[in-house]
Amino acid sequence: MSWNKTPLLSVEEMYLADRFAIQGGVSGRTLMERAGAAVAEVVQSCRCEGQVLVLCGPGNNGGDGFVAARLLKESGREVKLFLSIEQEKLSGDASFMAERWSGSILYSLSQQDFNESALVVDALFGAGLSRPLEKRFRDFAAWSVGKEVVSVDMPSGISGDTGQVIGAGAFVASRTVTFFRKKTGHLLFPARAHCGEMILADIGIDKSCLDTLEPKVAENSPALWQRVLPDVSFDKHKYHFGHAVIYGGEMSGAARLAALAALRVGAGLVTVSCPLADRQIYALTSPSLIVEGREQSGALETLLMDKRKNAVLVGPGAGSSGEVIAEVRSSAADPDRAVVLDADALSIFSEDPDELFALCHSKTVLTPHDGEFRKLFPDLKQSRIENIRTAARRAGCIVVLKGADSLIAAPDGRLVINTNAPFWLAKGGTGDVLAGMVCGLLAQGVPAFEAAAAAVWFHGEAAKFAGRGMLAEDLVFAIKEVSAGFFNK
Ligand SMILES: NC(=O)C1=CN([C@@H]2O[C@H](COP(=O)(O)OP(=O)(O)OC[C@H]3O[C@@H](n4cnc5c(N)ncnc54)[C@H](OP(=O)(O)O)[C@@H]3O)[C@@H](O)[C@H]2O)[C@@H](O)CC1
Ligand SMILES: Nc1ncnc2c1ncn2[C@@H]1O[C@H](COP(=O)(O)OP(=O)(O)O)[C@@H](O)[C@H]1O
Ligand SMILES: [K+]
Repeated sequence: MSWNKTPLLSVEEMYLADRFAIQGGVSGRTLMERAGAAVAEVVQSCRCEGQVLVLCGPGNNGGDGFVAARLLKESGREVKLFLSIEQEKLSGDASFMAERWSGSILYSLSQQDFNESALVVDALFGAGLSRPLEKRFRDFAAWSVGKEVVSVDMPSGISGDTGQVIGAGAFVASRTVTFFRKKTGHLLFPARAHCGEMILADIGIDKSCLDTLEPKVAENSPALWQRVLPDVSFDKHKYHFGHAVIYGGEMSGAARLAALAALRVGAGLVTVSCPLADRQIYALTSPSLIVEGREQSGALETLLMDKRKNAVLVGPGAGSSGEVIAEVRSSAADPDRAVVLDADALSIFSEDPDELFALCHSKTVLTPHDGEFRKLFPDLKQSRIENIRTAARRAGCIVVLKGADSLIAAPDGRLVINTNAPFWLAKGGTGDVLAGMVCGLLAQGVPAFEAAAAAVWFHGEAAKFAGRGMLAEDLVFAIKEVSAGFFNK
């Protein structure tokens, strides 16, 4: 059984799915007819009256546009159609669909044409676009701003694999209709902001092709990891839920948030190691925390001699003293113990990232934001999704690249895109909470990839529950509400 319950397709996988369907007896024309019909249906549901301007490109995306135009015209809509190349140059199914269009074809447009239309159908290029949009298409995109725009497959100008705008401009859709399964780019920013409402249309491609394709990228969802989350029961005591250790350093707030988050997400016990002088502030944070004051470095090594302490977090508020490197080494020494490295515990290796990677193992999770990521992987200059794939392979462990579309990658190529994080998570301390949550799930024995994906998902849900204006500590409390709802279902 595949791990991937919520697959997202690469552009290449989409073409292969298309081919499987055709080999299975559904013709390309039938697929195109259904795709265009789905687009026409979405246009009709827009409840905006007036002329529809359909922009058709040179490939199959344009073919879908011709189908939609025909069906809209047949149902009584006024339709104006633009084609980007001469009709004789069209080929395959797109050429066939163009033949069936009975209206006239325009080969150039002015801003006036856009002003006169109530709705624009963007069928210029699909997810497989590989070159920047030409100037005339960028003008079309600019003239469509503020209008109802229905994009076919992907707003033209955007890569379906990376979600990036290729070149200097792209359409901004109010709705995007895609077929069979979403492509990875649909869920990545900035594409996600260009897509508007996403509509997934069934065009008759059998899902059995996914067994052959085995897509490596998934949308984050409980379906990916809920079966490995432990639940409470009569025969489990606190040690069954693990003992997390949080390293507290120069800034106590970060480690305190992380420690509370580890407890809230279900760790049986949480111990904080902190400078002796800070003992009281940790102890007063919560009577549930076990606080161990330390007088000198090397304290983690002693603390971790207890094998039951099975997960450790170093980084939030750790500071940049040499002591932190030593504590990371102690934390990573036993490959049976899970380790989360965040913030300072990552930055401190920026001079020699290979030293860090040599310490990483299958139970290690690194949680950088973009800035920390750049320090560890300065040579990776592609899109975030391409970069994190390489990063996880190089580090040999799970990497979480945080952001509005956080990515979770494993060295074997599995990759999860998170989609539930509200923008108000952009606030100091929320990353510390996340690191604590990952550590708390690891303490409960959840495998590293699933622990990272589940933590990121609960983090997003908690932020939605806490609402705009929340502080990082509100996020910690919201974990309780979200867990209660999740496990009571
Ligand atoms: N199951 C499915 O997947 C189904 C998919 N369907 C539809 O098919 C669409 C994918 O079709 P597609 O491969 O033909 O891609 P599309 O983007 O239409 O055209 C690319 C062509 O444009 C040309 N070209 C010119 N300028 C370019 C530029 N700047 N950047 C890139 N290319 C440029 C380029 O030719 P080149 O000059 O490179 O030789 C190339 O020939 C998909 O989005 C969906 O709408 C449905 O019909 C039903 C089933
Ligand atoms: N615009 C955004 N939309 C949604 N989530 C965001 C956004 N910006 C940041 N986040 C999330 O907020 C958290 C910030 O973490 P981080 O940068 O480490 O902050 P800190 O170190 O202050 O805790 C991460 O989980 C990240 O995914
Ligand atoms: K398009």
